[in-house]
Amino acid sequence: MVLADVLSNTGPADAKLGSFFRQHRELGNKERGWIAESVYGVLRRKSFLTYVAASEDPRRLLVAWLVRIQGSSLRELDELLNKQQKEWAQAIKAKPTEDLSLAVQADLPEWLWQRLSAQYGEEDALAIARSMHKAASLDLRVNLIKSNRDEVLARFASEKAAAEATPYAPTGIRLPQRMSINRHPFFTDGKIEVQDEGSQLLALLVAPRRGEMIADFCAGAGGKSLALGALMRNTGRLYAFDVSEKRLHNLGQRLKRSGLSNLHSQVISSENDSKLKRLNGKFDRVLVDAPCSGLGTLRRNPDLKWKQTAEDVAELTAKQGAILARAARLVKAGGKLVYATCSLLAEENEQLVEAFLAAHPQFKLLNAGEILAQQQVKLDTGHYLKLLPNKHETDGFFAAVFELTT
Ligand SMILES: C[S@@+](CC[C@H](N)C(=O)[O-])C[C@H]1O[C@@H](n2cnc3c(N)ncnc32)[C@H](O)[C@@H]1O
Repeated sequence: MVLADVLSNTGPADAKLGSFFRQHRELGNKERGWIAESVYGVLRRKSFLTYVAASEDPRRLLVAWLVRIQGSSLRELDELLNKQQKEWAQAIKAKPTEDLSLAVQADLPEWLWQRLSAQYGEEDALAIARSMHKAASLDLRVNLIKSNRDEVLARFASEKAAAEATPYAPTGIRLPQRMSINRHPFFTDGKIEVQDEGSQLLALLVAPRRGEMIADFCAGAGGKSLALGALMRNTGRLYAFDVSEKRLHNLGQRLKRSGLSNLHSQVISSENDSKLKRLNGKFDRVLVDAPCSGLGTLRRNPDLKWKQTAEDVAELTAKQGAILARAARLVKAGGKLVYATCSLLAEENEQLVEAFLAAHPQFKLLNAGEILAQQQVKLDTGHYLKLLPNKHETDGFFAAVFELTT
C-alpha cells in the first residue's frame, strides 16, 4: 500500500508516489488523482486522524480521512468498505474531539508546535498551521521574455480555466485548482513556468538590473534563477551555483524553454569550492536561497513536518550560516546580498540574520518593504520579507536584504 510506504518516513512522499505510479501504469488519471489526494490528505492531518482512529494503521487512517476530513457518510462508503472497515468507520465517526491538544489541532509534532507557538503565539501559530492543512493553489509565472500576463490570462479565459492575477507579484497567475500544466502549449513554449507567488516576490526583492552580474548561490532546479534572468531581460550575466548536479541538470531543461541566454550554471563541491575564488567581489547581487527545513511549504510537502527534527534544524542553521558567509564574499562594494528560506522558524531566519550582521559589520540591513515598493509591489512586511500562508496565500517565506557598505 503506497500510503503505508509514504507513512514509513523513509523518503520524500512525492518521489514515492511517482515511483508507485510508474509501477502501476494501468491506473488512469482519475485514480491517480484520488490516490495522491488521499495520501497527501492523510499526511496533512496525521495527528488528528491517529487520534480519531485510535491507531496508526494506514488503512484505519485512510478510513478516518474519508469519514472525518472528506465528510463521506457511512452510506456512501457502504460499497467501498468491508465489514471490519465499516466498524472502524462507525467508531471513528462517533469519536468525540473536544479535548484535542493544540499540537493535534495544529497537526504538528510536539517539538514543532512548541517552537511555533512560542514564536508566533498560540492563536497565530494555530492559524498558520491550519492554513497548511489545505493544498496549495497552482501559481504560474509569466515569462516576460516571451509573453505578458494579459495574453496568458486571456488564453486561460478562452479555455474556461478559473485563472486570476496574483495579488502581489506582477507576473503571477493563480489557478485555484491543481491542473496538469506540463503539456499546455504556453508551458512547452516557455511562456509560463510553475512558481509560487512567494518565490516570484523573492526574485523581485533581489531586484536585478539590466547588465548586472548576479549570482544565485543555491540555484537548485533554477526556479528563482529563471525569474531573475527574465527580470534582467536576458542581459548581463547570471551564475547559478549548486552542489547538486541533478538539480542543475533540471534547470538546463527549463532553461531551454525560457529563451534566456544570460544564465551560466556551475556545479560546486561545497560553498568552499576553490572555483569560487576568482569571483570574489565581482557580483552586483547575490541570492542565497538556503537549504532549509522547508516548514513553510507544508501545503505542498506535508511529509516534512513528520520528518524534520529539532536536531536537523540545528544542523541546517550551521550550514546556512556557512553558506551565507561564503556567498557574502562574492558581493562587490555597494552590492546587495539576499538571504532567503522557506522556513517559519526564527533560528533559520531572524536569528541567523542577526548572527550574520554581528559577524559582518560591513553589511547593513536594508528595508525589504521599501525595495518591493520600488519594484511596484504593494506589500510591506517591514525590514524582513515575511510571507505566511494564512495571510498571503503563498508558501511561508523569509528574506533579508543586506548591502555591502565598504
Ligand atoms: C531551497 S533549495 C533552492 C531552490 C531554488 N533556488 C529554486 O528556486 O528552485 C536549496 C538548494 O541549496 C543547495 N545547496 C545545499 N548545500 C549547498 C551549498 N553548500 N552550496 C550551494 N548550494 C547548496 C541544494 O542542493 C538545494 O538545491
